[in-house]
Amino acid sequence: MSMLEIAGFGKRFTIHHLNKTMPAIENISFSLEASEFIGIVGKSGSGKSTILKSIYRTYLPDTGRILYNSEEFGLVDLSQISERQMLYLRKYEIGYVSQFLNVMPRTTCRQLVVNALLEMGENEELAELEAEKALTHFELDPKLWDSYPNTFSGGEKLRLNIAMATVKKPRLLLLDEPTASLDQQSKIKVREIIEKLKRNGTTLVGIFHDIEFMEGLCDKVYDMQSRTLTVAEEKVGVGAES
Ligand SMILES: Nc1ncnc2c1ncn2[C@@H]1O[C@H](COP(=O)(O)OP(=O)(O)OP(=O)(O)O)[C@@H](O)[C@H]1O
Repeated sequence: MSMLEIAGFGKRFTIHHLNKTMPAIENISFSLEASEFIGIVGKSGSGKSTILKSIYRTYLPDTGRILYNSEEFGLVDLSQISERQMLYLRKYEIGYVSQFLNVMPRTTCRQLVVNALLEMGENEELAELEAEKALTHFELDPKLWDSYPNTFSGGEKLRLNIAMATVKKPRLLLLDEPTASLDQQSKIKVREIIEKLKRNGTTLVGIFHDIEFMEGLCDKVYDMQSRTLTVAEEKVGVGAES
């Protein structure tokens, strides 16, 4: 059974002030197995983030299914499950990293990572230890650990965002351009963590502008333009009638 299967996915948006409904994407189908990494590529506005946000249920699809093989609930359609179930999955199974940091105000960088672990039932002592390990790995200066991240640079916010999501070792991790404002050294750190998560069984869906970054990391690449899925070097047609 696949870990994630998207079948006939489509999403429309209503622009209220124009009184218009416009299709953003249609007919997206792909699937991935446990511990696989799929990269989604396509031009700006082709709907890559919309797919990720719909898997995380920030958006609800208008057509199609988003089947996820949950540890807790078995096979579920993420667009159909209850809000309570979705909250559970976000807490324990599905992580989301974007270029933007959206966190509790007046909470220090260290506490945010600790909280992510406490939320999962980790004990305080271990959570502190793991948080420091993660902040060190992503080279966040210890001087920043007890500061509020609202004054952090773009790259620092991003590294904190990645630390908060990856420290939970989610079963499914959604990465929406998480390396966008990072320097080469920090990108290598992200790559290392992705490789480690993959080895430990995490399934990943990622969007990266930097195609080089994805090389050798992705097991599959889904191309929004051609609606094709590339597996290693071999192309297989999936939902090709776009
Ligand atoms: N909340 C929204 N309301 C209205 N339109 C939206 C909304 N979210 C996305 N769209 C539209 O849907 C289309 C796909 O957007 P999306 O952000 O998924 O593209 P993308 O491929 O991730 O782009 P980029 O590479 O520039 O980030 C765009 O035309 C966008 O304007």
